Amino acid sequence: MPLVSDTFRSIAADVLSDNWGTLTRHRFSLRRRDGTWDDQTREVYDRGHGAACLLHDTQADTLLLTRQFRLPMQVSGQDPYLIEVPAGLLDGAAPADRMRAELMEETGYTVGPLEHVTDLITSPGSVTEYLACFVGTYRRDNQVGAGGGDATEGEDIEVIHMPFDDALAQVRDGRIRDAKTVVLIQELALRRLIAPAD
Ligand SMILES: Nc1nc2c(ncn2[C@@H]2O[C@H](COP(=O)(O)OP(=O)(O)O[C@H]3O[C@H](CO)[C@@H](O)[C@H](O)[C@@H]3O)[C@@H](O)[C@H]2O)c(=O)[nH]1
Ligand SMILES: [Mg+2]
Repeated sequence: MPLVSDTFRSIAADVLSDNWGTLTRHRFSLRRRDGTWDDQTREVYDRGHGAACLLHDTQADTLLLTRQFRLPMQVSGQDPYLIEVPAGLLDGAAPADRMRAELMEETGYTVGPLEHVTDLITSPGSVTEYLACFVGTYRRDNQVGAGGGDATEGEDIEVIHMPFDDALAQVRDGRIRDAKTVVLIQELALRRLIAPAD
């Protein structure tokens, strides 16, 4: 997007940290709906975009999920072991290609066609990221790799085959609350409402 528009004028952009991602403090002027201009300061974190995918074993009616440690949860006093759909950073790759590689790395499963659901904006108040979200199917006995993530990068990812009904119950009672995971499980539930399973 341009740094100048009818409603936005950039004044300054100061990089506060440029290590893994880039944290920048922006000063800018924003035109309010009443036509007046308002100077503001906001910090923006850019670590690129990502892809996430919910795989469903339609025979066993299970979902392929992961559980892993998330530091931001730990340091903010929340349960750090999150149940999530497999997901990864794009690192400039095409989302579907990156998703296939990430599935193999994190779960050891290959996947057929992936259906794109949405590009989910995860935290627009401070983070630039969008997540390309997909759904697809898998068969539990089709695991071809070990999964578990990249141990050299510190990953230690548990693979879970969770019955669909359990997953939906865990979304409802808050045991599953990772945003991309909630959205994709609810997407599957909505599809069942529209076209109930046999
Ligand atoms: N050295 C270093 N490594 C990091 C840092 N932050 C993350 N990493 C490493 O970078 C890798 C990221 O793993 P991915 O599987 O590619 O990404 P992800 O963390 O699972 O992120 C996915 O889920 C996020 C949470 O919903 C999404 O935000 C993201 O877009 C993506 O879909 C991991 O090995 C992690 O340890 C850091 O600050 N420093
Ligand atoms: Mg990941």
